[in-house]
Amino acid sequence: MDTGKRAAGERAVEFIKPGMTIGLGTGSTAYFAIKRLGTLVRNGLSIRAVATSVQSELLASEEQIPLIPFSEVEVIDIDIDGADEVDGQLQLIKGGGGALLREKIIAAASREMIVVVDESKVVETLGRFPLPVEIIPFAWELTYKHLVDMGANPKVRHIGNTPFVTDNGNWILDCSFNQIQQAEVLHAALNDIPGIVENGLFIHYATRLIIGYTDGSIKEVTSPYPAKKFF
Ligand SMILES: O=C(CO)[C@H](O)[C@H](O)COP(=O)(O)O
Repeated sequence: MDTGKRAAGERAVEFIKPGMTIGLGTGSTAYFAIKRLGTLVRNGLSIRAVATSVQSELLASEEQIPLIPFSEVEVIDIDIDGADEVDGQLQLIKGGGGALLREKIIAAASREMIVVVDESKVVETLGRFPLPVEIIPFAWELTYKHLVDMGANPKVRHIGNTPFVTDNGNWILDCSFNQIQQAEVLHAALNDIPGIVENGLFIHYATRLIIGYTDGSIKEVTSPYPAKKFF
């Protein structure tokens, strides 16, 4: 069932070379990359890694992958992460697992961001998947209202009856925009709203996309755009 995810995740690890610093993404596709990397590390590959979530940190520890805190990182060589949607320009929606803030910080600090998905994540236009927006719980009602006024139909993400809390102590509003035609404009408009910490649009962060298919084959696409980097 996860053949496509496994194929994409494991292929991404082939780009890793000894001595590199690696960003470990979050989710069920990044899982396969972390598992494979763990095998290579236990067989002698020397790398160090920084995790995008507590969940990935725990998995990496189990796999005996050497972890360093983000404060010790100058630049990450390769970040491997999943996505909830990807379009033909390698624009992404991320945050289905609630880790979008650290994922974006780590992607921005990486020379290369390899995005690993199965074929179900590839779309013509972003927006079918509700866009996760991380917000400060303080005065969340006002932030929520701004999003309602934008027509985003926000929903507070819950686990059972309790709001989902991110690794950073924040909440997620899942927003429906349906067809996002101008992702960069929407990204800027969202991050302009007080109370929004970050949103799940990743515009020109991915440098390479690996799509895995149910038959185990893969397709690779490199971004024609210069990636946004902050290091
Ligand atoms: O952005 C993410 C977590 O915040 C994940 O990368 C995204 O949700 C994809 O996950 P999966 O590979 O399990 O479908």
